[in-house]
Amino acid sequence: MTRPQGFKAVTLHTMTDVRHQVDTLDAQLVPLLLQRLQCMRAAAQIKSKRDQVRDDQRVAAVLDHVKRRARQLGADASDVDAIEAIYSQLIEFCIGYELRHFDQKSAQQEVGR
Ligand SMILES: C=C(O[C@@H]1C=C(C(=O)O)C=C[C@H]1O)C(=O)O
Repeated sequence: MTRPQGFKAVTLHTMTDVRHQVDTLDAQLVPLLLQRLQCMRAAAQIKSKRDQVRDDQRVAAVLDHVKRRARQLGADASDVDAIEAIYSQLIEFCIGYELRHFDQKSAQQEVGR
């Protein structure tokens, strides 16, 4: 497998190497995912109507953006497809998360009236 540009060279000969690398990457991913969730909570506060939570045009733009980034980094076609699949699931989760926060906000606004 060719190493995509912009990727650090790591030695992955044993399962210990692999798991150490996965743990290192996950430690970097978790704070980024928490920041993405923070964006969803902010979006739930900003949007005024429940049917604005899912924006299919924006979903398509996000998928285009991450696939372009994967290609830039030298990913092959099958890994670009993998990124699209991962992001499709991530975005669906985020839309559900944002909807839950939107509904919580609406319920609180109802109580406050
Ligand atoms: C955060 C948004 O809400 C939703 C979540 C998205 C995401 O997870 O990237 C994209 C589109 C929206 O349906 C948004 O509209 O940008």
